Amino acid sequence: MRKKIVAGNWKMNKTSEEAQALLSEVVNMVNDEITGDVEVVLCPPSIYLSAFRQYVPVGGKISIGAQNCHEKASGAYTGEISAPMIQSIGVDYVILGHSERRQYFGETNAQLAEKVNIALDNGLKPIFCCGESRDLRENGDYIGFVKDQITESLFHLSAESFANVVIAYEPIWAIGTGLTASSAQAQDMHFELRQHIASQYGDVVAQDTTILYGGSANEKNAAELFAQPDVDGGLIGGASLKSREFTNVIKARQ
Ligand SMILES: O=C(CO)COP(=O)(O)O
Repeated sequence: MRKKIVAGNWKMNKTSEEAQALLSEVVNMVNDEITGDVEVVLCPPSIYLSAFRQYVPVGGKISIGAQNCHEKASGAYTGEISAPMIQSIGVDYVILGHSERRQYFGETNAQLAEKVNIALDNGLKPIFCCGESRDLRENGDYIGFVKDQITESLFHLSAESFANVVIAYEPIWAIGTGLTASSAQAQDMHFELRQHIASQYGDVVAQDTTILYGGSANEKNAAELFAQPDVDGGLIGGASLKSREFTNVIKARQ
């Protein structure tokens, strides 16, 4: 059975005080209002991971995720954080290959394959992001492009390892733009990606893979997106920075 997940990617937002306030609001609302079997993953800036881990009980409805890790375990990489460090403070997930990291930090599919490996080797579950640009959506083989991202960064994994990966389809043209993919566009791509996973790992693994949608998802469009058979949840940016709205998105998934 695949998991339903709603993850909040806070990106580079919130001071310490603001982060603590938002965290406590989200924790209270989730505890009071969420009764279903949806897993909530909070991905704050890395500087707050340790405090979040201490505040959020292990094994509850809320898990903690990092937004990135380096592909090496340790060494002279000033400013970076490693998968063993993230694991050592009890974090559960790590977002890898977000389009902002691909765009601004030049991350490649091959490098992401290494990041996926070191995350899995250290017991972290990757939330692997993929998605096409607007230009590709309008003029190119955008489905092939997204399938290639998955092939090149994930298909070297054994089926056993792949089972720990969550996929997040985030069309770049929908991120932070207010332009959500329609529920039909999201479903079409998620269906294609599940077929692609089946071609490598078989139907059982493909059916068990959690595929999240991300890109201007909010309390207004979440229910329709999550009603699609291949959309298992969301990776939420802007709307995860407001406790009431984020909780409403989670409610739409439970
Ligand atoms: O990039 C995203 C989540 O990782 C989506 O961001 P928005 O929800 O702000 O469009």
